Amino acid sequence: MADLASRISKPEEGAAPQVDDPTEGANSVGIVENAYDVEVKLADLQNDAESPLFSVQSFEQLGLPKAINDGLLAMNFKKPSKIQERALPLMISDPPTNMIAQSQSGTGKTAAFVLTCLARVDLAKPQQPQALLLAPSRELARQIQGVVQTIGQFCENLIVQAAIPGEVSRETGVRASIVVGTPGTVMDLIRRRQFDVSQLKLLVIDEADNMLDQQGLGEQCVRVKTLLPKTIQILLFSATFPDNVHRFAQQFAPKANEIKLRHTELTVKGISQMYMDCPDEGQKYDVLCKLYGLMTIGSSVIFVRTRESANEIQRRMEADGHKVSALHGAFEGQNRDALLDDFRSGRSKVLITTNVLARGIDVSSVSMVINYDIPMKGPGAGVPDYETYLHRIGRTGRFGRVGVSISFVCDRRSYEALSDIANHYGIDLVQLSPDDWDLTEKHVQDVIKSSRARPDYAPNALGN
Ligand SMILES: Nc1ncnc2c1ncn2[C@@H]1O[C@H](COP(=O)(O)OP(=O)(O)OP(=O)(O)O)[C@@H](O)[C@H]1O
Repeated sequence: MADLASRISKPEEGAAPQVDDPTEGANSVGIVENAYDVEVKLADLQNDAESPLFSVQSFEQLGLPKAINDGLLAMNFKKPSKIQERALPLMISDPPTNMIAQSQSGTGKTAAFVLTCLARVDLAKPQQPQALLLAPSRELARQIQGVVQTIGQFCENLIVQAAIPGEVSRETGVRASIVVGTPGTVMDLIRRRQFDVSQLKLLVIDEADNMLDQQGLGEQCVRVKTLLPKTIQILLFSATFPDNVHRFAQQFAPKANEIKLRHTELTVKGISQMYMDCPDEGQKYDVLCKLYGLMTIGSSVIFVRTRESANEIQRRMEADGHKVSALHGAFEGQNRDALLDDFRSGRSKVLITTNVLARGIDVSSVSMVINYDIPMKGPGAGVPDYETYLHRIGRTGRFGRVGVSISFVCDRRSYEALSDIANHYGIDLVQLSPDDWDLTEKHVQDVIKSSRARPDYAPNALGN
C-alpha cells in the first residue's frame, strides 16, 4: 500500500455521532466444490471425525423427511456446501450435541441450522415453541424466518414467527414451533409470559461471536439461556470467532462439537479486495460520486460509521441526482423493512448503511461493498475492527459469486487501520487511485462483469 504518512485529516467536530453496531436487539448459481477441508473437533473423542458418518455428500444421505428435501429442491439446493456437509450430520444426530461452527460469509450456514430446526421440531404441536433462533438485528431475524419458511414450505403445520418489535400481538403471544428473534424482544416476551419456553429443544445463535461478546447482547443471551430447559441443544454459528469469544462460547455451549477455520482461511477468495487512496476526508464524497456508475452495475452497499454520515451522504447524493437509499438504527422497524425489501428486489440499487447491516444480510445481487469509513472499535474507536471488516465485505461474493470491496483511506489513521486488517488476514489489497479513473474502472469492471469465480477458486468451500 502507498505511503499516506503526510495525509492527516482533522478530527471530526460537533455532537457525538450516532453509531450503529450490528447488535440491536434465492437461489444460487454457486458451484459446490468441496476441495478444502476443515478442522472438526468432536465433543466425544471416541468418535472418528473422518468417519463417513460425519460427512454427507448429498442432502438425501441425511435421511430428512421428504417434505424438507422437497423444500431444498424448490430452493434449487442441489448439493450441500462444506459447512452443511460437515455440520449437519453432527447436529441432527442423537443424542443432541451442542455445536460451535465457523465458516466464511455466504457459505450456507443459515440452511445448516435451519435444517437442524426443521429436523427436530414435532409438527404435531405446531403452536408449541420448540426451536428458538436468535440474531443481532431485526433484518437478519426476518431473513432467517424467510429461509425457514422457504425450506419448510412443504412441512404441513409448520408455523414460524418472528419475535422482533411489532410482530407479536400482546393478546396471542408466541404461537409457533420455530421462533426467530432478537434477544431483547425475546427476553421481554418470556418475562411477560407471552412465550412458553418450557418445551424448547433447540437454541441457535447466529453471528454468535457478536451476540456473546457485546456487553448488551452477551448479557441478554446469557439471561435468555438461564430461562430455557437445561437439556437444550445449543448451536452457535459465525464467520468469525475471535479467541476470547470462542472461549466464552465453549462455556455457553458446553461439550460442543466444533468446526473451525484457520485464521488465514477466513476471507472469501471470490471477493476482490481493493482500496481507494483518497486525497483527504472531504474528497471521499467526490470519489464516491465518481464510482456511482460502477456501483449500479449490480447492487452496492456503502458502509459508514455513523447514522449522521449515512443521512448526509444520502442527502448530498440525492441532491446531485443519484438514486440511493439509507438504512440505519434510527429508522422505525417497518420503515427499515420496506427499505431492505426495496433493496432486495432491486428497486433501489445503492444502500448506505451502518454496521447494523454488516452481518448476515444475504442479497445475492450485491457486487460491490464500499467501506466509506474503515470499521473501528474499542474506546474512542481506536482499534481496527477486523471482524466487522470481514462481515461487511462478505455482503458480496455470496455462495461462489464474485464481488468487489473498496475501502476508502484518506489519512494516516485510516491507512494504518486498513494495513492492520490486511496483515491480520494476510490479504493483498489492490490499490486504486482517484487520479487514474480509467484504470479504476477497469479493475472494478473486470471483476464485476465476470460472471464466474476465478478458476482457482473453489466456491463455497470452507478454507478456500
Ligand atoms: N447447498 C446450497 N446450494 C445452493 N445455494 C445455497 C446452498 N446453501 C446456501 N445457499 C445460498 O447461499 C447464500 C448464502 O447463504 P447464507 O446466507 O446462509 O450464508 P452464511 O454462511 O450464513 O453467511 P454470513 O456469514 O454472511 O451470514 C444464500 O443465498 C443461500 O440461499
